[in-house]
Amino acid sequence: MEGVDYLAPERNNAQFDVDEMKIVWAGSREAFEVSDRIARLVASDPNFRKDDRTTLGRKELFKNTLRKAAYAWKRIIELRLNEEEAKRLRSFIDQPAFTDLHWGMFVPAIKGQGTDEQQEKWLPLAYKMQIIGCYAQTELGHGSNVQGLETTATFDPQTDEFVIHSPTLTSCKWWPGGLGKISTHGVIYARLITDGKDHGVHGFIVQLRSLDDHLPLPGITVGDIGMKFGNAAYNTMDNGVLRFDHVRIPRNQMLMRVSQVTREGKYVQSNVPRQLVYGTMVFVRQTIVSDASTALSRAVCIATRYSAVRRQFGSHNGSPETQVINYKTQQARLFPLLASAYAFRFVGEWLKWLYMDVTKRLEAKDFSTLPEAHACTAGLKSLTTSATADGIEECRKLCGGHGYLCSSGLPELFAVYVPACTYEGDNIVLLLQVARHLMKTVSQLGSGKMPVGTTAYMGRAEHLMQCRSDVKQAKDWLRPNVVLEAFEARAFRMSVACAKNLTKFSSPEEGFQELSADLVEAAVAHCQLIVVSKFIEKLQQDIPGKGVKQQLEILCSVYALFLLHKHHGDFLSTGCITPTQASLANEQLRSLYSQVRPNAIALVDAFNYTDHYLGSVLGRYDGNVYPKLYEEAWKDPLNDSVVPDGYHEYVRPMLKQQLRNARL
Ligand SMILES: CCCCC/C=C\C/C=C\C/C=C\C/C=C\C/C=C/C(=O)SCCNC(=O)CCNC(=O)[C@H](O)C(C)(C)COP(=O)(O)OP(=O)(O)OC[C@H]1O[C@@H](n2cnc3c(N)ncnc32)[C@H](O)[C@@H]1OP(=O)(O)O
Ligand SMILES: Cc1cc2nc3c(=O)[nH]c(=O)nc-3n(C[C@H](O)[C@H](O)[C@H](O)COP(=O)(O)OP(=O)(O)OC[C@H]3O[C@@H](n4cnc5c(N)ncnc54)[C@H](O)[C@@H]3O)c2cc1C
Repeated sequence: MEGVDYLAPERNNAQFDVDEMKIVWAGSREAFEVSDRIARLVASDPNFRKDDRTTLGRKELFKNTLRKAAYAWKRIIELRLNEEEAKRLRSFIDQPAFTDLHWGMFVPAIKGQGTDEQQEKWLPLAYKMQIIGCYAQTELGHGSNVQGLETTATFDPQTDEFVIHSPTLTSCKWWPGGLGKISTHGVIYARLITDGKDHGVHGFIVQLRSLDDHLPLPGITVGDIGMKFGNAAYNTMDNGVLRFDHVRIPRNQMLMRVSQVTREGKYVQSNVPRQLVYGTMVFVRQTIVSDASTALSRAVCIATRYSAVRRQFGSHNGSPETQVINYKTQQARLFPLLASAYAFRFVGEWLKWLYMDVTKRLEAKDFSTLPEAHACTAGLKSLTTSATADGIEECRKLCGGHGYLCSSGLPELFAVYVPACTYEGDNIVLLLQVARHLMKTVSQLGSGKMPVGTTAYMGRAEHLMQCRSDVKQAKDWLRPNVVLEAFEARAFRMSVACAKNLTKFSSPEEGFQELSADLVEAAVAHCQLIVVSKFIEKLQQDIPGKGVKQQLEILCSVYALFLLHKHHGDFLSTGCITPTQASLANEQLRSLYSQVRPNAIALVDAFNYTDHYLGSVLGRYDGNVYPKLYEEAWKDPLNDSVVPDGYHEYVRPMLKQQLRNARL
C-alpha cells in the first residue's frame, strides 16, 4: 500500500535520537543541512532521473551523462551554489562524469603544482568551465610505476617551447577520465628533458581539442578506450587514449611550483621536495576514504532495510516467518559492515584534517609531515576501498537472489565502485608504500628519533614487545585501552618481525621483494590500528543527543572486535592475546550484535539517503519491497511486447523442427 511505512515498527524500536545521529554522520549541523537540501533538490528534479540507466546503450548513456552535467552546471549557476553545495549536487546525481575529473583532479593539480601566475591564468577559466580538464598520468605500459612514464617534454630553447611526444605505443596516455571525448585540456605528466638531460616526471598543461569545433589539435590522436566492467556503471565516463606527435606548448605551461625551466633552458629545483609533483594523488586519496564510507553505507542501508523486510522459515501455527535480520549469521555479516561504514566516516574526517594541516605546513615551508600524509592517505585509501568493494558484494549476497537484480541498486554500485581498488594507486602497491614507511620508522627507533603521528605508538617499543592483554572476561573487551593496546602490540610486532627478517637478505631491496606479502600484512595491521584509534578518539568528543554516543560506542567495539576475530591468527601468533581471550572477544561480539539489532534500521536512516540516491527497490525507506519489485519487472524493455523480437525468426522454426522430428 502506498503511504504505509512498513519499517515503522523497526523505527519505533530505536534507542537513540536519529536526528542527532544524522548530524554526527554529516560532520556538523551545517553540513547536514547542505547535504539534506541538495539531496532533496536532486531527487525532486526529473532531469536527474536515473532509473532508466541500466537499459541504455553506451552512446545514449554517455549523451545522457553530458545532458545531466550541462543541466547540473546550469542549476549551479542559477542557484548560485557555493563550492561545497556544487560538489554535493554532482555527487547526488550519482553518475560518474568528466566533471569529476575536471573538479576533482585537473583543478587541484593546477592549485597544488602551479605557480601563483599560472593559477591566476588557468583557474578562472577552469572555474567558469571555459576549459574542461583531465588528469593524464597513466600510460598503456605504465601506471603504478610513475617514474617509468615514457611521454617526453623536451625543451626547445630556439622557440621557448616544450615538445610533447609519445615515442612508443606503450607511452600512449591510457585511462584518464574525461579525456576520451570531452576534455579540452589536460594536466599531462611527462619526462622533462632539457639539453639532453632527463629530469624525471613533471606536469604540463596541454590543450588537446579546439575550443571552436572540439576537434583534436594538430599532432594529437585521442579517443575512448572502450567499454568497462558492468553495463551502466563507469561507462558514463569517457576514459581515454591519447598520443602526441611532437606537440608544441609554451614554456610557461609546465607546472612550475616544484621546479622551473628558465628561458635559457636551465633546470631549477625549488626548495621543496620533488614528491610534491605527486600532491594531487595525496589529495584525491584523501577524498576517496570519505567516499568509501558513502559507498559502503549505501550498500549497508539497502541490505539492512531489506533484511528487516525479508522473511524466511520459522513460522509457527501461521505466524509470520522470521525476519532474516534476526538470524545471527546475517547479523555477523551485516553489522560489522554497518560499523565499518561509521568507522570509515570518522577516519575520513580525520584524514581531511590531516590533509589540511599538511597543506598549511607546506605553505609555511614545513615539509616534515609529508611522509606521514603520504603513508596515511595511501594506506587508508587501500584499506577502505578494499573493504568497501568486498562489503558491497557481501551486501548483495545478504539480499539473496533479489540482490542480483539491477533494481536492487547493488550490481551497479559494485561495478562503479570496484575500480577504486585500482585507480589512484593499486591497493597492494599503496600498502607497500606504507610498509616502507613502517620499516624506515622501525629502523630509526634506536637512533633517538622519536616516531610521530600515527607511528608514535612505536615509541613505546619495549612495552609493546612485552605486554600481555589482561582481559579476563568478555566485557573487558569493551575497554578502549585494552583494545587499543592489543591492536598496537599486534601492528608493532608484525612490523618488527618484518624488519628483523629483512636483515637476513643480502640487500634491503631483495628482502623487500621476498617479504612483500608479509610487509603488506604488517601495513594492513597498522592501517586497521589507525581506523580503530580514530574511532576511539571520536568518542572522546562531546557527542550530544539521547543515546547517540552509546550507539557509537557499540559500533566502535563491533568494528574492533570483528577485526580482532577475523585476524585472530595475527593476534595469537604475535602473542598479544591468548586463545581464551580471543574467544572472549567473540563472545562479546555476539552480545554486541544483539545490542545493534533493535537500532539497525535507525542507524542506516541516519545516513539520510533519499530513495533517489539509493536507487534501490530493496532499500526503499518505506520497506514496500514486493509490489515495487513486481512493478519494476514489468518496466523492463523485454516486457514491451508479449512475444519477443526474434521469436518468429529463431524460436518458432526450432519448435516446428522439433515437431517434425517428433512425428518421424
Ligand atoms: C565512483 C564515482 C566517482 C565519483 C568521483 C567523485 C568526486 C571526484 C573526486 C575525485 C576524483 C576521484 C575519483 C575519480 C576516479 C578515478 C580517477 C583516477 C585517477 C587516477 O588513477 S590518476 C593516476 C593515479 N596513479 C597512481 O596512483 C600511481 C601509483 N604510483 C605512485 O603513486 C608512485 O609511483 C609510487 C607507487 C608511490 C612509487 O613512486 P616512486 O617515485 O617510484 O617512488 P619511490 O622511490 O617508491 O618513492 C620515492 C619517495 O617518494 C615518496 N612518495 C611517493 N609518493 C608520494 C606522494 N604521493 N607524496 C609524498 N611522498 C611520496 C616515497 O615514500 C619515497 O619516500 P622516501 O623518503 O622513502 O624516499
Ligand atoms: C576506472 C579507472 C579510472 C582511471 N582514471 C585515471 C585518470 O583519470 N588518470 C590517470 O592518469 N589514470 C587513471 N587510471 C589509471 C590508474 O591510476 C592505474 O590503473 C592504477 O594506478 C594502477 O596501475 P596499473 O594499471 O599500471 O596496474 P599495474 O601496476 O600494472 O598492476 C597490475 C598488478 O601488478 C601488481 N603490482 C604492480 N606493481 C607491483 C609491485 N611493485 N609489487 C607488487 N605488485 C605489484 C598490482 O598489485 C596488480 O595486481 C584509472 C584507472 C581506472 C581503472
